[in-house]
Amino acid sequence: MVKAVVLGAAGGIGQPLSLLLKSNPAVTELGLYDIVNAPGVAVDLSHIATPAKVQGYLPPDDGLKKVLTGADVVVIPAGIPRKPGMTRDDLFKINAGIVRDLATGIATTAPKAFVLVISNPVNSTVPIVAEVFKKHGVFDPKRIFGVTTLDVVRASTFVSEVLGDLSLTTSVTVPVVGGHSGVTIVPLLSQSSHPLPSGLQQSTVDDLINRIQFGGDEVVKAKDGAGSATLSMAYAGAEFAGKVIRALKGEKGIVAPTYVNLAADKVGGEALKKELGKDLEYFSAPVELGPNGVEKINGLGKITPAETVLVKAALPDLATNIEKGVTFVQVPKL
Ligand SMILES: NC(=O)c1ccc[n+]([C@@H]2O[C@H](COP(=O)([O-])OP(=O)(O)OC[C@H]3O[C@@H](n4cnc5c(N)ncnc54)[C@H](O)[C@@H]3O)[C@@H](O)[C@H]2O)c1
Ligand SMILES: O=C(O)C[C@H](O)C(=O)O
Repeated sequence: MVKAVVLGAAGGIGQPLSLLLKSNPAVTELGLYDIVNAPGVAVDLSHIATPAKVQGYLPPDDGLKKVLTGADVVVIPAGIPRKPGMTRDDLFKINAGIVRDLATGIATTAPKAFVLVISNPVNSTVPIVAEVFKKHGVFDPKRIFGVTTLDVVRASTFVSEVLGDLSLTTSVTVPVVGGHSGVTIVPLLSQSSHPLPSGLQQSTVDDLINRIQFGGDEVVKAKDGAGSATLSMAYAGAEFAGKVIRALKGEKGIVAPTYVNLAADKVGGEALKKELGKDLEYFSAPVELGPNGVEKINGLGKITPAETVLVKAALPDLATNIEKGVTFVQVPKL
């Protein structure tokens, strides 16, 4: 039995993500919550002939508490998306408070649930969730995940395009490490399951890296004020949630890049910090998943000198983003 919950379920990501979770036969209960329209989305999805029992809630009458009761996996796509000209960090002002309040609900009602954070800026919202959990004495670094899967999905697609064969997209895997904004997104192309041809021009490789790092901007620009990636994000979110659920149910050997707290020495966080040469609290790296969440944080592996430069370039922004999230909860504004 697996209860999955979507907080922000009526939104651009929330609706298709809820549809994909309803389509996952491993989900037996699906709880939807939003400040608008969640009951409507739930009734609509409930007619689909898959096992999950769907129920939608709004804030009145303890809706948040009700939806979170018994949750195993909570996915958070609540919050505002970017418009052209905005950075993800510009979303902090509004989304930080939304994520803090939802995290408080999870910490008090479902402290053992796996929390999958989609709301931007992910580099800061994940630390916010962790700090809220610490405040409530329920923090477990193995159970809180920043969803960076869209960067991995984009890397598969864009590498396949460069290889000239889109049929490869489902089999191309490229680890993407660091964080989830601009230069903090670091694709490790040297570890691609399908290596790039050795004669490829350097400018093509540079363009490919840039496109993976700034793929989000491409969608924001194309939507022209109507938001950011929703459908590709729902696909990526369902993919990652599906892996977490499979691991929760005991399947072994599941690895996915995700943005996690590096506090847990036993699971490889300290080793990764040494590799990075910086005492960073959060980083996205390939993680082995298990029934208790993070089983092992894998290191960067063998990377090229050019990739080392990219990793180093990610660290200052990451440190600033992390600090901003931590401070938001630790030192609340008067
Ligand atoms: N991690 C990623 O890779 C990634 C990718 C795409 C988008 N995002 C982020 O996901 C977030 C959502 O994007 P979207 O396009 O779905 O936005 P959206 O505006 O379409 O949907 C957001 C939903 O959140 C709801 N909401 C707002 N406050 C809430 C609260 N307190 N409790 C519950 N629900 C609340 C809104 O009512 C709305 O339905 C944005 O912050 C966006 O930047 C992240
Ligand atoms: O770009 C955005 O703001 C949304 C998301 O983070 C993305 O990568 O598409």
